[in-house]
Amino acid sequence: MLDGPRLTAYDVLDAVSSREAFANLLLPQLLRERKLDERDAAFTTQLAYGALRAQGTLDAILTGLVSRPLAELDPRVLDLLRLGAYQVVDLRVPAHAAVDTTVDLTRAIVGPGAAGLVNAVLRKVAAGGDRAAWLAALGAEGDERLALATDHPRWIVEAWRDALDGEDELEPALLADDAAPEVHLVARRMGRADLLTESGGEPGPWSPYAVRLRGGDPGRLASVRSGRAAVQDEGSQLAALLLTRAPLEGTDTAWLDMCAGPGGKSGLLAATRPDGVRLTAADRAPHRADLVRQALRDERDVEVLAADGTQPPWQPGSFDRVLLDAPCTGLGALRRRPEVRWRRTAEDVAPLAELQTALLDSALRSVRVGGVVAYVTCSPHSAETTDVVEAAARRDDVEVLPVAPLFPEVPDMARGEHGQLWPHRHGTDAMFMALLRRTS
Ligand SMILES: C[S@@+](CC[C@H](N)C(=O)[O-])C[C@H]1O[C@@H](n2cnc3c(N)ncnc32)[C@H](O)[C@@H]1O
Repeated sequence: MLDGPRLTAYDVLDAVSSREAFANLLLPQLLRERKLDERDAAFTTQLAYGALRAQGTLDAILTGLVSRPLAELDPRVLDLLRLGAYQVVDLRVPAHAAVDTTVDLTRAIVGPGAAGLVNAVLRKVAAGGDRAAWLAALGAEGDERLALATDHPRWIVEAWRDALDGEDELEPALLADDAAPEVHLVARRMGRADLLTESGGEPGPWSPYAVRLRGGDPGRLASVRSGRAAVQDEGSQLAALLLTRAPLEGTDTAWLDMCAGPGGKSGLLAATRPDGVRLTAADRAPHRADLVRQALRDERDVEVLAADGTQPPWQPGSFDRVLLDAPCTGLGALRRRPEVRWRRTAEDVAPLAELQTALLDSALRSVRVGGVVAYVTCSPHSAETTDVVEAAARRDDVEVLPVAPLFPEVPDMARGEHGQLWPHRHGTDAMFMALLRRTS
């Protein structure tokens, strides 16, 4: 009998490395299919997400213990080694349990020869002690130590330092980004009080629609299944609310969500807009536009388009408010997508910044004179945030509006004139928000 949680966690690691699966989509599906009870599901989640997040540190440890470069190992063996090493180094599972179960898995999945190698290597990992002991043994210093201690690649450590403008909060911020996040729900077409009762969660501190859950499967809630509530980080809720709170003079009847897929922010905008506002939601990817249609299926006065925001089908100046939730590296939402930190590279940033610049230019053309554009990313990287907005603000028909005064209840969110949420300050993803008005 193979150990259910460990086998399922291995299947997630294998799918991530062999076919670029997304752990946050695959794992809930496997937990449901395999009918793991609540305790086993929690352990599986900890194993899979933890081993994926810790991959850089685990590989640094394993590199010194395997005679070949890790890239030359059978990828299945490498994932099994990571899974075993994570249990020993970070979870402090007793060595015999972590090693024996991983050896059994290896024998069943790969074969007896590989099981011998895994046994020998994991015994050496166990002999080296826990993470603190291993970090000391690896002798890393400076950013290398920070990267290994907080499970981030070095280029992301540097990007966060730059966005935080200094050293003081860097380690707490990266550690908060490495912790398992709570589940955040949004009460869209129901009162928050009812969602609190149904879910047993706590009210989110910032968004009036947010409920936070310590764990469990939100898919079990009837209100989530019916679409009256949804899973949505509280920071994303505030980003949608920014559009609704922006000061505006004159008509206010036409709103655009320019990059709307899969429809999280559109769902909240549709549910909270004043009477008489028509919401247009667009996404370049037709299948993402279909997800938006699904999210808005019970809303009236909405239009969903599969359209490229850089070459839009609508007339210039058509909208009073435009939300541009731009495609980005996602460096601010890493805690919810554990493998993404190792999949992204520094080379991804420049092409995205170019696309963001083109989309912001188009958003500013799409809004009427006097109208507002909310520019949002789930990344704090300066090249995707302040640089993009400051370049647009150099146009002589645009003014920047301050964001933080629109959220008096949220402390410490100003990043210059713009808004920036952080996991260690706000318990949210690291969302960036800026507000621009067309002046002529
Ligand atoms: C950050 S996601 C949006 C998330 C969404 N606002 C939500 O809250 O659910 C960015 C989206 O931009 C879309 N996208 C990328 N390039 C685009 C373009 N040129 N025009 C319109 N949408 C684009 C992607 O397909 C993706 O769905």
